[in-house]
Amino acid sequence: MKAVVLGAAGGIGQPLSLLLKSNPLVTELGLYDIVNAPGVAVDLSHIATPAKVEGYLPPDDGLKKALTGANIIVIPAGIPRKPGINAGIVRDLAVGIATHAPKAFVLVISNPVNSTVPIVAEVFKKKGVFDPKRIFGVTTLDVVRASTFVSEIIGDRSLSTSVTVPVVGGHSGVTIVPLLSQSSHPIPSSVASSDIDALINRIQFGGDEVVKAKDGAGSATLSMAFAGAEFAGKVIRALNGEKGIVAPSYVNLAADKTGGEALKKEIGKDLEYFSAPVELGTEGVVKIRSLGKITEAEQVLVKAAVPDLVSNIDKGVSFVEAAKL
Ligand SMILES: NC(=O)C1=CN([C@@H]2O[C@H](COP(=O)(O)OP(=O)(O)OC[C@H]3O[C@@H](n4cnc5c(N)ncnc54)[C@H](O)[C@@H]3O)[C@@H](O)[C@H]2O)C=CC1
Ligand SMILES: O=C([O-])CC(=O)C(=O)O
Repeated sequence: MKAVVLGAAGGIGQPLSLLLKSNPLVTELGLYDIVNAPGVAVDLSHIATPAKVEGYLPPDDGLKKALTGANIIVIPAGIPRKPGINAGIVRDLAVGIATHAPKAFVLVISNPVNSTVPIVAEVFKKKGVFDPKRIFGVTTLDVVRASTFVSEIIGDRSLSTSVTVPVVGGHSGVTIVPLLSQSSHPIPSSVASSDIDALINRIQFGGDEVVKAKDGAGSATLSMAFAGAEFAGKVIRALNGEKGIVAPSYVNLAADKTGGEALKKEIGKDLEYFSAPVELGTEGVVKIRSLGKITEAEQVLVKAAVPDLVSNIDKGVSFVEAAKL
């Protein structure tokens, strides 16, 4: 099982690489960055876990060497809150993946996820290697935040590891839609509706909370690495043949046999991408779950997510259309 991290020397890349090195199912870890990847790799290589670690820089075919033989590729390359720059970085890395590891599963962390996932897909389409079942936008941090904040509002932090709340839509602001009515642990009816509204807002804008607290030193890195490793760990287990693994992810709805028909009906729009709980298997997406029973208030949130999603997806698609690859 070869896992590769593109952007491995960054704020997310380093702790994410550490967590992947700690995963006993990973036998090879390829680290790539435009700076410092060999140093990070040697450091991690001293850890007594099975994975063989190698680090690569752009010269001497570094990207090709990192990607060759990859089963799963995680992309946290880019700059926090610089969507235009990240679009170009992700496009170029996708070209490399299409050439050197076209069958690998690709997990996109680089923001804006709502646009960078369509960018990877459009590059793969142009290169003739597109398979919607193998491209994932990582929205796990929203799910992790929902578990944490819901356990806090219930008043029992020890629940945070067992609380699960589906978070659907996309990964930015109002496109992040937590379905609190489907929380594994119901929110007590004594909680005021204004506190529920504040909880939803905190999940949707959790990224801003971290950016503000870091005060110029970037966005979420450690919690993102935790979330990225959690999602990658599930994908790896599914790749290894474990059945019944479900994780929310932002995917192309064509990945579902029905094209996400039920989901599109619930959303009320023929969207190409949406984040929803996804059933995973050895070939990637097996099924994208529909929303199921949600409250009227949640229906309003889903509707409110649609315009931003449409415009974010369009931006990603047209960015690649305009590019010469
Ligand atoms: N999906 C999500 O929930 C989240 C996504 N993010 C996004 O993750 C990305 C990375 O964030 P940080 O790690 O904090 O940034 P960072 O600036 O600390 O690290 C980014 C790394 O990418 C590398 N890089 C830049 N261009 C590259 C290229 N062409 N090829 C390979 N590596 C390249 C840089 O050298 C750097 O080491 C940002 O786009 C950020 O917005 C951040 C938090 C949550
Ligand atoms: O908000 C940001 O810039 C980083 C991010 O995606 C998050 O923390 O969810």
